[in-house]
Amino acid sequence: MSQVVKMDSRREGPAVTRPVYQIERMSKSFGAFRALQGVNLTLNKGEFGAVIGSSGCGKSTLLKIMAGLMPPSSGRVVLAGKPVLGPRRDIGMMFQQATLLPWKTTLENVLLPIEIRDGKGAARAAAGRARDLLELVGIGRAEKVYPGELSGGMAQRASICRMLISEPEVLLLDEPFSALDELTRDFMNMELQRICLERHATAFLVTHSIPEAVILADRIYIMQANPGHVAEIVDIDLPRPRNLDMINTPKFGEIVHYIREKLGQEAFGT
Ligand SMILES: Nc1ncnc2c1ncn2[C@@H]1O[C@H](COP(=O)(O)OP(=O)(O)OP(=O)(O)O)[C@@H](O)[C@H]1O
Repeated sequence: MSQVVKMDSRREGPAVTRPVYQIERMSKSFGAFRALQGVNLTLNKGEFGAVIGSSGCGKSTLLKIMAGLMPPSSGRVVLAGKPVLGPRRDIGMMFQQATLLPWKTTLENVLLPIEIRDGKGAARAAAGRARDLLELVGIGRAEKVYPGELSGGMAQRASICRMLISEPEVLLLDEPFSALDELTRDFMNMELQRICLERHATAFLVTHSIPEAVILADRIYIMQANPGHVAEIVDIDLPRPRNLDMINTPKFGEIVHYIREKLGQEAFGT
């Protein structure tokens, strides 16, 4: 049973509490190996969740199951009232690598999900929306550029647009900025926050970085291994919009320290 810890009592979680994702008693085994056991998780509309835990505790497996890329062995995974039985239009995903197609321009890459789903005509009709998204993330001028000419940060911005173009209900993010240098990563995290706030997006992030989880998330799920489970839920009640200066505040340091202690206890079996 996981425990919910509030790092501040000023408010009772996010203002809107319509559940988008509901995961109940979910377990996953690979043969005799139990990767996840008894995972319960609710993600509300507009909420930013983050999962953190040691390597191999099941974070990516959890995300793949949430994305419908892998079935659970048991339990329920429900998104917007319907069980997740496979990949869906209302799920947007972003990975560590931008995975843009090198022979398509930035704009064409952003339109790719629409082209695959509804054909070239629909993609042409959505070009205006794609341009608006490129403007939103600050790379409007790069629409005709090929991925080989984009910096790592620009490529990840393009992949944010590609994720947003189909207006998914939920954004699943598997360490999206971990391949970027630290400055770009900090900046991209703030951009991600801005986009999520503007669109009232619901997001779920897998990360190895405690400060990244704390600066972005409303709620952090601390996972432990053998078998993978949510050991503790920490509500992060820092005000929004968050900014990078908050990282140097005592409050932020206190939260990071708390989570580090929890993860350390697991690593050293205490
Ligand atoms: N397809 C698979 N077949 C067998 N075992 C698997 C499979 N996928 C994952 N596992 C195992 O399940 C466990 C959880 O893996 P997972 O990749 O979800 O962990 P993680 O927390 O994301 O790790 P990392 O932080 O290193 O990315 C690991 O022990 C892994 O070896």
